[in-house]
Amino acid sequence: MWRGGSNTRTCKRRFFSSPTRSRHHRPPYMLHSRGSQHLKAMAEVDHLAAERATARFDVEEMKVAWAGSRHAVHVADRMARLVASDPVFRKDNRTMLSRKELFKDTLRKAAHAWKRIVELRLTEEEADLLRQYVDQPGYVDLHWGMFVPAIKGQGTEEQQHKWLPLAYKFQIIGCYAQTELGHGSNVQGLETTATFDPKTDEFVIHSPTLTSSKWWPGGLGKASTHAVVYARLITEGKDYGIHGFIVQLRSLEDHSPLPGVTLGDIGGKFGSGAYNSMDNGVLRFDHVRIPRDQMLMRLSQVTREGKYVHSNVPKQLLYGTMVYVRQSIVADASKALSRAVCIAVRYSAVRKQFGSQDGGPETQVLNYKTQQSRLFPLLASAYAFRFVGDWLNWLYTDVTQKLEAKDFSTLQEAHACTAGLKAVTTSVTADAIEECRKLCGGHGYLNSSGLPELFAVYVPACTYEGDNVVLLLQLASGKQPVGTMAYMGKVQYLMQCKSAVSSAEDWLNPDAIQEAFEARALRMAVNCAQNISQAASQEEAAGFYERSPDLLEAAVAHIQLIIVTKFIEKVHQEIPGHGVKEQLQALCNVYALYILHKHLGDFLATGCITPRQGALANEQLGKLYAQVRPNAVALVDAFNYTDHYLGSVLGRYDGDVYPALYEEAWKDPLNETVVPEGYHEYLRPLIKQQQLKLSRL
Ligand SMILES: CCCCCCCCCCCCCCCCCCCCCCC/C=C/C(=O)SCCNC(=O)CCNC(=O)[C@H](O)C(C)(C)COP(=O)(O)OP(=O)(O)OC[C@H]1O[C@@H](n2cnc3c(N)ncnc32)[C@H](O)[C@@H]1OP(=O)(O)O
Ligand SMILES: Cc1cc2nc3c(=O)[nH]c(=O)nc-3n(C[C@H](O)[C@H](O)[C@H](O)COP(=O)(O)OP(=O)(O)OC[C@H]3O[C@@H](n4cnc5c(N)ncnc54)[C@H](O)[C@@H]3O)c2cc1C
Repeated sequence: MWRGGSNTRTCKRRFFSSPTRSRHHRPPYMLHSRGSQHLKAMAEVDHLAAERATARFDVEEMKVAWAGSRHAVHVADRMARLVASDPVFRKDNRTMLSRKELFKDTLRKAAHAWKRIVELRLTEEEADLLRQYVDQPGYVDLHWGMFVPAIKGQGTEEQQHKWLPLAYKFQIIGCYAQTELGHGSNVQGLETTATFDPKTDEFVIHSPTLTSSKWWPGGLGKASTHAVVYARLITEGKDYGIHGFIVQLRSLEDHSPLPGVTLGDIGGKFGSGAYNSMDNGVLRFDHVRIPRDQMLMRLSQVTREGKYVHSNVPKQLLYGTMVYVRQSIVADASKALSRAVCIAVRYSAVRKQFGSQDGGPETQVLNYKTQQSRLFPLLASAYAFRFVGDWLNWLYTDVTQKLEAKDFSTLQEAHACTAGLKAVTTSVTADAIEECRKLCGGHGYLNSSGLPELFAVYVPACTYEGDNVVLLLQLASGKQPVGTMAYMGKVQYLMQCKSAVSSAEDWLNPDAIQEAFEARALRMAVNCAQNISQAASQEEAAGFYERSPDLLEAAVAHIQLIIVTKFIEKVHQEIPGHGVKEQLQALCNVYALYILHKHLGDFLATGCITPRQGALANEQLGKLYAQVRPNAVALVDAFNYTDHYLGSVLGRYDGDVYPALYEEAWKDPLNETVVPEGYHEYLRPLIKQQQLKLSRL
């Protein structure tokens, strides 16, 4: 019932039918969209071969651990190759396109992708992977990611029967129109109204103020024909709060806005290329009428007479689509982070600076301990987010099944985990992409490094689907010691326990890590609770407000505990492949001890560990970095990304960075002419004027 969308990892539904399937068996380095001569040259060199030779584990098996199964590796491989080998999906020129060109390019790619999906009879799992590898935000994401799930989760069976087949075949295109100019985070504060008119059996959708204009919905600006619109339901003179309605916006004949509908794009966004491929839109309604049965009526209904009837379910199920997308955003965080880390690791292995005063070889920057201490925690975080994402997907599927059976007991836990993990993983990933850019020095600032666009396209994830601060504050409510909160049941022990760590190696014991993280999270939560009750002499809300910065930190500590716990659990499982488990163990320790080192203040202030134990953790971290170093390139190879998907001259599989950087520069439109446009208007007159002045002296 709450479910927004299906679990795409297991779904085998096919889109239409077709006779053929494509087969590609080329290795990743053959997948550049360049001429065959270049491909030949590239196949002959592998500047990272020495790095790959030092790996102490089976990379192919690590690919399986990363992807989740052998099947997942094969499907991902096939879809990545399909996209990389198709010229329509070219993206190396994206940052040079104007907004209009970029938008048209997005429409073209989406239409072509759909054509291929139908021709090749791709399953939903394959289609979603294809969408990811096309790697260009567009209306399709909101259509499949929010419009369809909203109807599935909030529509009655009858409504699903009517609308989903149209949406599945793209006979209509939908978006998710919730946020308004004046309100985004505060959903209950939305102003758009849906007033029931019993005379005509219709709802009248209206935007009463400027601030009630829908603002931001992706796909709304130019592409969508329909929207799920969230509006205040008013019937029999009473306001029943926010509900969802399916509203047609544009003609299915000529795409013109329907009467009473004003809509357009909200304008250019941060960065070149990036999220500018998306038509985030503005929408106003002037008393637009829709039939009563276009209210999504699974959770509550309005009868023909105008009576409001609420089913006996929690009203928060209205937010189910957001929960669905939040959990998919957690899975995406590991993808974005691993892309950035892959680029930075490979380039750091290629790039050399200093180290030789006599003309001998310089030092690979990856060998600098500072580079390692900045980069390896990010590598470990990519793996950590991947595994916690898998767990969250399981939790989401589980709660969805329970909801179908009218068991709402895990709803709050699922909301808290998705909200918290979405907030922490996206914040860390956005910062990490920027850190990877710096780790690549000056070349990281070039668009051809792929990092500026990756950052620009990723950073709104900290805001959309719930501002990260607002979401973290959601964790402060509902502290029953169940599920991931179960450790709170050990309050007496965790409030007074002392870490037994007495050597750096002791920090390799997962129990020592687990206990320190549990004690820190619990003590921070208890401190907050005490401070709130002290601050709130009159009412709890005042104390909550007063101590909200501390609550935020306590929420982060709780989420970091979940991530560490899920990583430890993963490593405890049977993991096949030579050396794979050992590498994951090392990365798990890197992740945990890095967090401990970074938040040492929390651990010390709450008395969970002593300053000496903190120093030992840092000592162990240094040893772990040395252990990761020879495996670093192979650990990013295990992400199995094609050069097309990475979109970075610095992150190339073959490490042949310099010719590619050089070649790329010449493609810039500024280099189309030797003498730039504007020379005769501005430069020449200026130079001549100065020359004249000088000659007069
Ligand atoms: C290219 C070719 C392609 C071809 C075709 C391919 C075919 C593909 C096929 C595959 C398909 C798969 C596709 C998947 C794609 C996915 C892609 C996604 C892309 C993502 C793009 C993102 C776009 C962005 C969208 C948006 O941003 S939408 C708007 C989001 N808005 C928000 O998030 C608003 C945030 N605010 C809130 O959520 C709420 O207001 C609030 C939670 C902050 C507060 O709510 P409220 O005021 O109502 O409540 P309280 O704080 O008082 O809480 C009351 C109690 O309710 C609990 N609560 C709150 N929320 C929830 C919840 N969600 N669930 C359960 N419980 C909840 C609180 O905890 C309180 O509980 P208590 O009373 O016990 O304390
Ligand atoms: C790229 C992009 C795509 C989007 N796509 C869609 C879409 O498809 N459909 C849709 O409906 N919406 C969409 N949105 C809107 C998005 O969901 C909202 O922007 C988001 O929920 C944040 O809300 P806001 O803009 O109102 O921020 P605000 O709430 O105004 O945030 C401003 C600041 O106030 C702080 N703040 C707010 N409330 C509190 C509080 N209670 N306590 C402490 N601090 C607080 C925030 O932390 C932030 O620092 C999109 C947004 C972006 C950027």
